[in-house]
Amino acid sequence: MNLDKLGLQSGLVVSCQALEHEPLHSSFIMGRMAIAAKEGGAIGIRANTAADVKEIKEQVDLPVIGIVKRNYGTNPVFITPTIVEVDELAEVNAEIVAVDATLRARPDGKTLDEFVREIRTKHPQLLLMGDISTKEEAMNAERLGFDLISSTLVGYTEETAGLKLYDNQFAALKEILASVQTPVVAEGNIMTPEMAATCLEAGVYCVVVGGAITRPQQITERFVSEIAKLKESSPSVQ
Ligand SMILES: CC(=O)N[C@H](C=O)[C@@H](O)[C@H](O)[C@H](O)COP(=O)(O)O
Repeated sequence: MNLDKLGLQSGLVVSCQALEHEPLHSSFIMGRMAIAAKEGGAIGIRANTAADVKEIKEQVDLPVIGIVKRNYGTNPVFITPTIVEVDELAEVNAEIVAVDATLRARPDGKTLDEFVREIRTKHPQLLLMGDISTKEEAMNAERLGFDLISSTLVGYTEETAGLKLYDNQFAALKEILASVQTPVVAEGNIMTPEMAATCLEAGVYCVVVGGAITRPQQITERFVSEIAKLKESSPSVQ
C-alpha cells in the first residue's frame, strides 16, 4: 500500500469511536458517524475494533486507520498491543493500522522492534502508524520505519501526564515535527477547526479529530461548562 495514494495529505480524518461504557457504543452508529464525516468532507476515518472497521468500510469508501483498544492486565499499552489485534484489523482490510509505539514494555513481552518486524513479515500490505507521546518515541518510530507517526498519546503516558497537545501553542507537536522526516499526524485534543489549521500550518501530514466531532457527551460538556463559568461571573445570568 502506498501512503500517497490514500489521499490523506492535508486533510481531516475523523475518529469514530465509542467504547463499551459510552452511549454511542455500536458499530451501526459508528458506520453512520463515518457517513456523516464523509458528507462533511473527511478524507479518512479512524476506528476501534475490527467490527467497527468492517461496518465503516461497508458504509464509506474512505481509507480507514484501524486500531483495537485492548487491555492486558495492568499493562498500560492498550492501542493495538499485540499481533492478535493487528491480525483482526488486517482481516477486515484496514489500510492503515495504528499501534502503540511508545518505549513501554508490551504485554506479550516483545520489544517494539520485534513487533514491527512481526507485522511487516505477516502483513506486508499494511501501512503502519505509530502512536507516540514524546519526540524520543517519534525518533525511535522513525528508525523502525513506521509510515506515519501520530501524536495520539501526548498527555496519555506517565511521562506526559497532564499535557494537552495544544498547550504552549502545540509545542510538543512542533518538537516532534522537528525531530523526524516521517509524516507526522496531529491527533489528540484538537477541539476546533482553527486548531486543526494551526497543526497543518505547523507542517503535519494530516489531522485526526475524534471527540470534538463524534462524542456528543464531550461536546455537550463544553457548552455546559461555559455556561457554568458565565453563571459564576455574571450576576445577570442565574
Ligand atoms: C488516548 C486515546 O485513547 N486515544 C484514542 C485513540 O484512538 C481515541 O480515544 C481518541 O478519540 C483519538 O485519539 C482522537 O483524539 P480526540 O478524541 O481527543 O480528538
